[in-house]
Amino acid sequence: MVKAREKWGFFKLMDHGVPSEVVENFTSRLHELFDLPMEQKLRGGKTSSLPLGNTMIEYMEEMDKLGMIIMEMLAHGLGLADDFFSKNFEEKEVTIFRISRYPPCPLPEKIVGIGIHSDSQALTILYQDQVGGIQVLKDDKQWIGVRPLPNSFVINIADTLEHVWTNGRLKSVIHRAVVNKEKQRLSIAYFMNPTSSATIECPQQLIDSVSNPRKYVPFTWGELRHLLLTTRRVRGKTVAINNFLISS
Ligand SMILES: O=C(O)CCC(=O)C(=O)O
Ligand SMILES: [Fe+2]
Repeated sequence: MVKAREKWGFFKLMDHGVPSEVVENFTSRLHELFDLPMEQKLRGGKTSSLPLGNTMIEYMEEMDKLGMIIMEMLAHGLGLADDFFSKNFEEKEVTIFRISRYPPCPLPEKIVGIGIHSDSQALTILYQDQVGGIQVLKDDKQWIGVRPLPNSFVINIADTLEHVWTNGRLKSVIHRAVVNKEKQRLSIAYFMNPTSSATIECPQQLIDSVSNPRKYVPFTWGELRHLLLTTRRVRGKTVAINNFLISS
């Protein structure tokens, strides 16, 4: 039986069939882009002239496949039908990912790469190169660096999966990225977004009316996505989902 991990885990490429050349092709194209002189980079800002080509599409396809497998593992671990989450991702509409290049920084103790936050969507598949910089908050007090492992992704549970879809059973991870003096760093956060029409509702099996009463009314992903785009985050927290809280 596959157990869903709390917070985050590592999944090796070879275990789940993401061909390493897909990752290498995409990331080496990104490095080519980073290395362009600034004027050319700005002119290349139009998507059509970015030297990414099919490498990005291939990467996205692999991330979607991997994301579905992880969704199935999580559902299985929670005792739900394997496709409980994954069936809501089948229609591809919106893909969001953040490519971050962190240049070497002369004052790493004074500058954060990405500030404290949790991700808003369901799940994040994070590629990081071997430099390292992402840290996760343990027990609300201690920052732990996530050591880069070759051929691996970091999997973050995001807010929608914690708060709404599992009523707090899975934990969304609070994280940040720090910078360093010596080396440039690359990360690619691929956010798994459900289909707009998908209804996000915690299944009855995960609810206990006494110890874990239902916290949110059902809503569609489209409704939440609209709010995510129009509501400010507060101290890195997604407050948009608060609109669906059941008032006590
Ligand atoms: O750069 C990293 O390691 C983290 C990126 C991240 O958390 C994000 O893009 O949401
Ligand atoms: Fe993040």
